[in-house]
Amino acid sequence: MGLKTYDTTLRDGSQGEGVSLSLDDKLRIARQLDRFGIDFIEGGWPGSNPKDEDFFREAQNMEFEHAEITAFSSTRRANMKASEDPNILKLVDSGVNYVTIFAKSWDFHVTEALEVPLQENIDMITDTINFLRAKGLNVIYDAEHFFDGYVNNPEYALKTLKAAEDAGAEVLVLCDTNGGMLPSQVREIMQEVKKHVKTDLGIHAHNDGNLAVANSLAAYEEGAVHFQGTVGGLGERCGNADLCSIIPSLQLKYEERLVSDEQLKQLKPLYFFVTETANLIPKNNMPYVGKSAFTHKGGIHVSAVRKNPNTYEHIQPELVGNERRVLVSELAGKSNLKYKLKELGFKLEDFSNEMIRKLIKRVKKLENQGYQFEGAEASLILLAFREFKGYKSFYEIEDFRTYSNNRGEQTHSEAVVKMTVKGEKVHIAAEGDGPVNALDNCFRKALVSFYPEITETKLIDYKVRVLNGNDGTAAKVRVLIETADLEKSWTTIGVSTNIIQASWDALLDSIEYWLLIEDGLGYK
Ligand SMILES: CC(=O)SCCNC(=O)CCNC(=O)[C@H](O)C(C)(C)COP(=O)(O)OP(=O)(O)OC[C@H]1O[C@@H](n2cnc3c(N)ncnc32)[C@H](O)[C@@H]1OP(=O)(O)O
Ligand SMILES: CC(=O)C(=O)O
Repeated sequence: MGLKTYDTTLRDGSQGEGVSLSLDDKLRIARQLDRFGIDFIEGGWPGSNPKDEDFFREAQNMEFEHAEITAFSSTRRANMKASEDPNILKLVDSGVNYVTIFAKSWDFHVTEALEVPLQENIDMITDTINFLRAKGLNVIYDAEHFFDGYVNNPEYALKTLKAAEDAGAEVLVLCDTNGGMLPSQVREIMQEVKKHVKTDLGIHAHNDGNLAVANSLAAYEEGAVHFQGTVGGLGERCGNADLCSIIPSLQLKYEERLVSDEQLKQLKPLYFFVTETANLIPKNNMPYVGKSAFTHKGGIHVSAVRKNPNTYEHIQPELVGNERRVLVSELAGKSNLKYKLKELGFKLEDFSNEMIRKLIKRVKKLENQGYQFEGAEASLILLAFREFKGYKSFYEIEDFRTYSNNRGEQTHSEAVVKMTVKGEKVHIAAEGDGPVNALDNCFRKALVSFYPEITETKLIDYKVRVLNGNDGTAAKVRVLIETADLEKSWTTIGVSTNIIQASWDALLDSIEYWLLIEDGLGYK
């Protein structure tokens, strides 16, 4: 057979701490995995809980374009017939063509965890697979703890594998269940195993030594053809091998064909879909699929990437649906800024090298004072405008005031802003839940008759970070405000020892940026 991908996000992924998928989540993830081109989707363990049973009932009514859904279970319980074990019967009832059985390969586990004689474990493997094969099911065999078992007692570990092979398992999946193997051990043990069994081999690696992907690729180099893992590496303890790394590595580096080029471009969206459906926060630094995977910050890197992206990128980001990004910070050189200005819609010819140098200097100075522009590009654009374009703001602020007044259990906040807009003096007051909300309301109230579309924008996130906590309530704070209209969102920054001032600066930038964009960055 060609190489096969096997996703266990819905089973082993759910064993990760903090992961709890609803039935609907599981069905939606299965749909996306199928579209992506995964060969086997392990839907769950029907004998474990009603949700997993429901999954298989619902999955029977779904049309999958490509994937086989598999149902998972242990071998039969000790000292009973497979035909009488409720777990095994639920597999038969699950309506799938493929089942995955895990069994003990490590003698220590047989005696300590199962607490049965070594031969009884062998019988459990044989009976279970024989029974399932007789029911017309294809069996994928997960040899739990195979590598540890082999290190401890190679004869016994191989005997369990032979039992599964003889009973008709389609593929023997060697599991690094405790996740502590090294690639060299995986290679050596695979080389020995190949001398004893003829059945196709697979790998299921856990990530406790941060080597699950490396171990899976080592297994590939030794002939494994079946790769188990999860999206984003979710799973028990430190997780499973990450299919979002295994698949592109096999496809782009070993030139194997696992999914189509178009499907591979859906890898990043798949990662985000699964992570967000699992109600987790996507990690920026995930290889291939993370937001930072092709993000360049150091000036040296950006300078080279502008000349040829291969200088600091191991693959083209587009191949996996990702994109190149450049950050501007205190580590930037003129290349970062040029890249960013162009990306943001500026005409580079408007900026001489001298202007760029001056702007970089200013960014570095401000970052030293606590600003962080990589997460606040809208404020960066305004900085560029203010420095160089003879920039005239859309309004002039004369002053603002805010106060909070406690009456019994309620604290009441109000703000007053005096400003000039389009030559007209405005003096407005507004209330709010707190002083920042009152200022936000007041500022918008002052602008709405001049720029009615401002009602399309709203503040969607407000973050405060204390920069020098040792100074207690006199500490400097960094406020980041995310604002959105119907189509996009943008982030602005304010830094001050006064939280109201920092918030006000970030608020002003948030609206001013929007007005500037509406005005075509001044190029209209
Ligand atoms: C390596 C892996 O990730 S394997 C998958 C692990 N995943 C899970 O455990 C999640 C789903 N599990 C469950 O819902 C429950 O544990 C169940 C329904 C399977 C079993 O629940 P319970 O009957 O209450 O047993 P419990 O979980 O306490 O213990 C597991 C039992 O399975 C037995 N067992 C463990 N591995 C195997 C095996 N490969 N074959 C047969 N029995 C096994 C254990 O010896 C233990 O038996 P005991 O009850 O006689 O001591
Ligand atoms: C089967 C499985 O999940 C493991 O051995 O880790």
